[in-house]
Amino acid sequence: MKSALSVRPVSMYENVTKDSFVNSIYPKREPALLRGVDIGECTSKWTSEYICEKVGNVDVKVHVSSSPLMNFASKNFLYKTLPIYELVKRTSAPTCDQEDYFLTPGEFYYLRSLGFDRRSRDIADIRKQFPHLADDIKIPNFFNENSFFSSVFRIASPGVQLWTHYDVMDNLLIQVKGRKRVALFSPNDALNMYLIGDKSQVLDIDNPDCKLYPKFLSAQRYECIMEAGDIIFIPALWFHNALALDFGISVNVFWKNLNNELYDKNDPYGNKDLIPANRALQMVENATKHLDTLPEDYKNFYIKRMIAILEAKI
Ligand SMILES: O=C(O)CCC(=O)C(=O)O
Ligand SMILES: [Fe+2]
Repeated sequence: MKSALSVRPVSMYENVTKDSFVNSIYPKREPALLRGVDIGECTSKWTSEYICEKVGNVDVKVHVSSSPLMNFASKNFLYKTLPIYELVKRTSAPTCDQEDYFLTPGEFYYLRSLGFDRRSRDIADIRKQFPHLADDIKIPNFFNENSFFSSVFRIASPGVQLWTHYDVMDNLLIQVKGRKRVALFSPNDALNMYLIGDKSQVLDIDNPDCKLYPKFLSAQRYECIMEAGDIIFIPALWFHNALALDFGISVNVFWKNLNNELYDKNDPYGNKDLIPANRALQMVENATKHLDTLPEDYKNFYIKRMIAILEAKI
């Protein structure tokens, strides 16, 4: 029986070449753990000291929270700016007697790099924002260069868990330092995820509130532990939840796997729904607004009729 208790391992592949990725792995449109791909010298070079020497003075905006389980709904985190040397110091050797902190000693940090200029919708690209590190990492040439969208530098305190969400582009997440547990759910389980936009309200996926989120228990969970040097392929729309088991450094690369015109031009993160999908979702929102003018029982009846129309389409 399908239940949250049965966890399926993410398929693991070794000796992956461009050819085997493109022809055998990619067409399945399932997550895949790729072990042993040459990602360059970063796995040995990127020590805390080296990172600080190369980019230590670069200021970055980070999530800071007193809880490792960051909560997008209650916003139990702040955005703070730190130079990378300070972030690396606080994340690589966290202590409870930490002297400098924003919220509490032992607080948790998460960096998801951005482009430098937010106003011009500058997109994260490690070659631009971290040129002194970019040469150390080889992004596998598993996709067409022209479809490249962004490359994102990520640093996490041990224990930090990023909420379950989907992105709209295909993704190779490269774990350079530290281990990470990645849990995933198929887009087919979208009705079991209790979504608000692109994020699942089920924050604690290991101890979900079964009263609030009963259907989450029927979602099929996939999982793998990424070791340093591993890559996971996360197809667009697959839900993912990342738990840093150690101080972690990763880089992920998003690319547009569909026609360029379908993507929202104002999307620096790669998580805005495709233009036709966004239109359709907005129409549903508007449709329910029309029903607000009717008595509750009529409204419920017509929502059910709308569900029936939609259900007949899948
Ligand atoms: O590794 C993480 O912390 C999250 C990664 C992620 O969400 C992504 O690569 O899209
Ligand atoms: Fe993501």
